[in-house]
Parts: sequence; C-alpha cells; structure tokens
Amino acid sequence: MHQPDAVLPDLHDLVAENEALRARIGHVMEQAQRNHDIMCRHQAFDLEIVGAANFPQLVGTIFRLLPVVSDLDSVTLSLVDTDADIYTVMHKLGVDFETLPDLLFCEHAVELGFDAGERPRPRLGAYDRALHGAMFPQPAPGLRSVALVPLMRNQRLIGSLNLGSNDSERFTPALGTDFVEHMASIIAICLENVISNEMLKYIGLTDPLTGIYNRRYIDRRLVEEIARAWRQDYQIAFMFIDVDHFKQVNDKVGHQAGDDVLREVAARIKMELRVSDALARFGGEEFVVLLINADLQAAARVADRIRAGMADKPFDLAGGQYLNVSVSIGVAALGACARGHAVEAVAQQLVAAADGALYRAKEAGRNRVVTAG
Ligand SMILES: Nc1nc2c(ncn2[C@@H]2O[C@H](COP(=O)(O)OP(=O)(O)OP(=O)(O)O)[C@@H](O)[C@H]2O)c(=O)[nH]1
Repeated sequence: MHQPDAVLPDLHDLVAENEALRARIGHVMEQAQRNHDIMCRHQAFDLEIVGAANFPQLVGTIFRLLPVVSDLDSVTLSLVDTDADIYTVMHKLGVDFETLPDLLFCEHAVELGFDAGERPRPRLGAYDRALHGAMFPQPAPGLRSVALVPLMRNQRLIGSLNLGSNDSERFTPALGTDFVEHMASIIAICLENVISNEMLKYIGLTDPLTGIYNRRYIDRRLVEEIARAWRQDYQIAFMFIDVDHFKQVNDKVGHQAGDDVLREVAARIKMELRVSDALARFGGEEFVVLLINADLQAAARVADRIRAGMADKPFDLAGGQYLNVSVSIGVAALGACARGHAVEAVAQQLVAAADGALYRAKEAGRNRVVTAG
C-alpha cells in the first residue's frame, strides 16, 4: 500500500538533515576533544606545582607554565607579606627576585582590592591601567581583560593570582569563576606549603637530633592554637613526656646510644599522634605534645598509649642490645585555664599545669600518666 505523498519525507531533506546532524556531531566531538586536552594540560600543571620542592621552583613553574596551559598573555602573583617576613626569609635563603619580576608583595591584604568578607570573589573585567597597573607592572602589549583571583588559606587572604589576556572577551564580569577559583585554591595550598617549609628551614624550628620541632616552635604554635581553639570553640591539651632515669640510660649504653633512644622515643610518640598534633623536644630527655581537638580524658588516653608504647616493647639498640625504657607523662587541658586572659599567659599556665602533673607522675613512681586538675 502506498503512503500519501504529503507524509513521505523528501529524500533530499533527509540527506540534508543527516549532513547537518553529522556536522553538529563533528563539532561536539571536536569541542569534547578540546576540553579533554585542556583538562589534561591542567592536570599536568597541578602535578608540576604540587611537586615543586621550594618557593622559587613553585613560583617559577607557575609563571612558566600557566600562560601556556591556560593560553594567557600575562600572569602575575601578589603575596600578602606583613612585616616582609616572606621576602626577607626567601632573600636570605638565596632567592633572586630579579629573576621573578612578576612576583609582587604587598604589606596588607586590603591592598589587593577584594571585597572584605569571609569569601572574597574574583574580579573579572576589562583591563584598566589605573585600576590594575599595580598588579601588572609589566603588562603584555595589548592586554585587554583580566581576572584577579583571591588566594585563600584557612579563610585568610594570602594573595592574588592575576591573569591577563589580550582577548577582551576572555574575562568578563558575567563569566563563571569556578574553574579559576579551583586553580587558585591549588596554587594557594602549594604556596602556603612551600612558604611554611622554607620558613621552618630558615628559622630553625626543628630539633637536629630527632628531626621533630623544637621548643621555639611549640612556644609559638601554642599561642596560635590557643587563640584558634577559643575562636572556634574546641579543646586542646598539652603533655609533658619525660624519659625515666635517662641519666642511667646514658650511663649504661653510652651517650651515642642514648641519642638513639631519644630518636626512638620521638618516633614512638609520633606514631600515636594525629597529623594535626604537634610534637617537640623541649630539651634534654623531655618532649611535649600539643593535641588539637582533644579534652583531658582524650589526651590522657593518648598519653597512656604513648606510655605503653615505650614500656611494652624494649628498645632495640645498635649492637644487638635491648633496653627497657619508660616515660612519665603529665597532661593538662585548656579547659582548666581561664578564658579572657592574655594568650601568652594562658599558654604558660597550660605548660605549667602539665609540668606539675609530670612532677607528680615522677613522684608517684614513674612509668605513669597523671592529669592536671
Ligand atoms: N644522650 C643524650 N643525653 C642527654 C641529652 N640531653 C640530656 N641528656 C641527659 O639526660 C639526663 C637527664 O637526667 P635527669 O634530668 O637527672 O633525669 P633522669 O635521669 O631522666 O631521671 P628522672 O627524670 O627523674 O626519671 C642527663 O644525664 C643528661 O645528660 C641528649 O641530647 N642526648
């Protein structure tokens, strides 16, 4: 049976429609391939910056690769550097700033020009020399549009990633900012990481014998952590750990092996801690631990694990010698310290409370945990 002509599609129309569909599919495939290539380039970029070993390597990689992977004509980086700490330390570590003309420093975060508030937004739009000149001291000839993206760490503005293009349509206020914000967040983490590593290197906050932090570090960190614990309303605790009769250990196995014992003590303590906690050698055979988000009971439990971790397993020293080592631990929690006093005074109070508890642990016979309060 024949269909009426009116409902039979014209063969030419079908062919044309088919061709149009093929062209559209081809276009979509091309677009998908382009997006895939962009993604791969950015993943490779992320890997490069995450792997940067130090500050100049990280900043150099950003300036070298970002214009290529993101097809940009200008890239600069502004860092908030109150008291010029970063600049001074990097300079003393031998960073040659002449080779990094696109790395800029400012004294205060407000100079970056972002809206004040918890989450500053990227600023996108046409390049205006009067507005953006400070961010692009040597702009590419023909710079037309820019994106200034805040670099945030722990709700703190640490700098600005400044992207520039000669295409006036590249960065417009209407453009979505998820992608650049994601990129900025990775850059911010990497920056914070290398900067703190370099600072650590420079100021010498580590104990050369054990490789853990030293007293200077813990004194500083304690003050910061108390302030943060109050602001964010969580508990912190502090412990003093002292190796029992360490003088006898030295006498028995010698000073060199005594040093090995101290290294092993540090390693065994560390095994019981979370990454957010801080362990330091306070001096001699005395160690301290700052526990984040732990009340007195929780800290006492950790302390007892540390105590048992020493006493239950003899130390295997060089030359096949085994040695029984025990520690005494005093624990105190911030909750017992009065809020509202100067943070430094409270830090001293907390340390003294843990020290007092340690004294009582020694008095009570050693190899035990005593809590303050
Ligand atoms: N091997 C070694 N020994 C150290 C180091 N620093 C301090 N000491 C020794 O640690 C010992 C500490 O002794 P004391 O303070 O009398 O205390 P203790 O013998 O541990 O006795 P209690 O703490 O009362 O249990 C001393 O003999 C110091 O010489 C170090 O870096 N390496």
